Amino acid sequence: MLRPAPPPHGPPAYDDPRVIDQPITRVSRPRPGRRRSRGGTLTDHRAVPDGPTGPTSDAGSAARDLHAFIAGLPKAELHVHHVGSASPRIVSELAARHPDSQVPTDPEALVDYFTFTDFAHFIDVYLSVVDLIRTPEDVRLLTYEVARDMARQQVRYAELTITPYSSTKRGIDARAFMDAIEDARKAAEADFGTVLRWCFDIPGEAGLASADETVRLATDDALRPEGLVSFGLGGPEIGVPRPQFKPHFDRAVAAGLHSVPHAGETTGPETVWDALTELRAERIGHGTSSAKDPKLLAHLAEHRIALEVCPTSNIATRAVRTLDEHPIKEFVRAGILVTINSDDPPMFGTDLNNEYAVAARLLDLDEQGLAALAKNAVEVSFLDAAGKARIMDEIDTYTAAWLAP
Ligand SMILES: O=C(O)c1cccc(C(=O)CC[C@H]2O[C@@H](n3cnc4c(=O)[nH]cnc43)[C@H](O)[C@@H]2O)c1
Ligand SMILES: [Zn+2]
Repeated sequence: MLRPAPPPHGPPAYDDPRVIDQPITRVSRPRPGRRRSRGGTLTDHRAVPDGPTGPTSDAGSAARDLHAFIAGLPKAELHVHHVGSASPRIVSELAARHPDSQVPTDPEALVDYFTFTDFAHFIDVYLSVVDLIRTPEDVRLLTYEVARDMARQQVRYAELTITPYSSTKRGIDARAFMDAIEDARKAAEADFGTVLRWCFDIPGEAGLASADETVRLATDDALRPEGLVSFGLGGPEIGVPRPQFKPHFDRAVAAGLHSVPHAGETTGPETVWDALTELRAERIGHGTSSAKDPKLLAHLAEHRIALEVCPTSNIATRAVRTLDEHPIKEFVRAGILVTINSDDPPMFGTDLNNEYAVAARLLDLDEQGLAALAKNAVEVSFLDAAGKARIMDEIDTYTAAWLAP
């Protein structure tokens, strides 16, 4: 059998009605007799063509094979934002609950709305979607539906970055907020087989008060949710020096959380150094500008500090000009552990499968290379050893079955 049967309590098949009860582009099943193909023919931005690229084109057929392989590949995602994962379907549902919102609900209008002039514009739009989340039930709906969208892409495990400050500041009770995400997490694992964990991030631009509140929510024994594994720092970097948050990261780390700040997304390598030395970063969100500093590249490789690379995000926020100028290849060449992520997928017109296809093209990967990328994410995740072993096995079994003659 080419597609391994899901374990008894494992993820449902992609065509399980629990996963596809809403409209979605169908993913392909592995088919018998698939052979290795190179990934170098995938096109830009939406990297994998949806339709045929030519009736007799071997390159087009290889790209479609790789597309199908990626669609069925079990994956882990380490850098993806909670509100930033609200698909048009979810946004529409939230907007229907709160009709006074300015956020368009029509998917075509949303494409325009989600076209950004720069990073600051992106944050403005992001916060308008945050304004749609007003009740604990909104929080639960968003979280559960995001997990459903992940399951459709064979995401087995995700560390979802949540900004609790933005919700408590808008009047949602902290206890009710934690209960809502935990309830959704447990239901999503039971219903979709997708395991979720949380990263609580400080919205840096909102200042030290937001950092105080975030670390309180993350470390207060009466509030801290079971699924919380890490502590982050998001929002704009320009004018928001990382070292000011050292006491907050020290507290979070002392409470057993892992440190995963964004750094080097819109500022230079010095911000990545600050994240390492001041915030004790174990992985770096983006880290794009690290490519400008050979010593930093060597340090990241030597200390096995993984980068959470989000290629399409970097284009959408104009942090990088074109995909072909993305430094991901330099990271791999330097020996850095690279993981592939979608960041804010509907806002950037992407999803995790598309990001893998982009990576395949930029790194010239075949199926085994893609499987290795997927395993990188599992390896540097904060999942327990048994959970990691289970997903690693699934990736190996799936890949071996795909490549079997
Ligand atoms: O919630 C507020 O009231 C508030 C006030 C001032 C500033 C902020 C923020 O800066 C929120 C930023 C928000 O953006 C999230 N995010 C999503 N994608 C990215 C990314 O690629 N790079 C950095 N931040 C990102 C982040 O999680 C923050 O929640 C909020
Ligand atoms: Zn991010």
